[in-house]
Amino acid sequence: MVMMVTEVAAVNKQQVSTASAQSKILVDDLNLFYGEKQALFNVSLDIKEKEVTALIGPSGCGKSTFLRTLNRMNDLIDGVRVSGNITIDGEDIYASNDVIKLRTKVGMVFQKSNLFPMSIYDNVAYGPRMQGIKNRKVLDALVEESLRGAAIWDEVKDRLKTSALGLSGGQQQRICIARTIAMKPDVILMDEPTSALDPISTLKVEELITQMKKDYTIVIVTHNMQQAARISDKTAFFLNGEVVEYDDTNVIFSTPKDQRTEDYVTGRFG
Ligand SMILES: Nc1ncnc2c1ncn2[C@@H]1O[C@H](COP(=O)(O)OP(=O)(O)OP(=O)(O)O)[C@@H](O)[C@H]1O
Repeated sequence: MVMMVTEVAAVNKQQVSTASAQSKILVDDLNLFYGEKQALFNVSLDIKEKEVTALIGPSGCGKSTFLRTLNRMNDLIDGVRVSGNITIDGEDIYASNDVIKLRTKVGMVFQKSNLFPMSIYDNVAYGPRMQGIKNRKVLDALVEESLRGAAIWDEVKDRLKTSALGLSGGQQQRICIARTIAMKPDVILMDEPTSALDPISTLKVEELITQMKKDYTIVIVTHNMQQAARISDKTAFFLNGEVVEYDDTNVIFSTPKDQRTEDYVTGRFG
């Protein structure tokens, strides 16, 4: 397994962007508390524009909690307190109360497809309609563009009016990605988007993520080490709510600086 991860990381080296990549999200000394319990400790990360950043680490180490701070999804949980600073494109995301605007700019794809029991078309058009877009031609074009962007147009173009829930799990997950794209975000957060998928669907979603980074900044939580090595440019290793190491993915998987990172990526714990 170690060999495989290292080999894939070596291939991925070609994809690693240069050091000149622009910062998109700057996280500075972030702490998060669920009531009395602290879940994130002094997290600082510089997430680059139009790269894929993977968050890895054992169960319960704070990956999803961290991901949710980036579009303030934790605000929905009672008793959550956050300190520190997160800026996206230089704007402090906790300074404004316009979370709708933030969540339009920072879309999210979840572990399990959460499509509505409505047609494929209506699922993708849902967000734009909520934003007031009513013109049929505009919506048609947006739905097609989003489905193409999620690499599923050819599979569904003849059944747009049928229920999205009739699709396979992998197709549903790509419709979820289309629905996110339809909101024209800059950043897409993905929380274990392939963990419920079979290997072929997983590969399709991975290929899609690799294509999508030319247009979007992507932050993905994954338990799948090969996946992180295959698709990400940067990897952050979380442990007990802290970032132990953050670097180019090939460094994390081939020459990590911290022993704990090495133990984790070589499967010695977690
Ligand atoms: N709503 C919540 N209320 C209280 N504690 C929570 C809540 N959500 C998460 N936690 C705690 O915060 C810590 C981090 O959890 P989180 O889900 O972020 O970890 P994770 O690394 O994403 O785990 P996994 O890989 O299993 O999804 C855990 O100790 C968890 O029990």
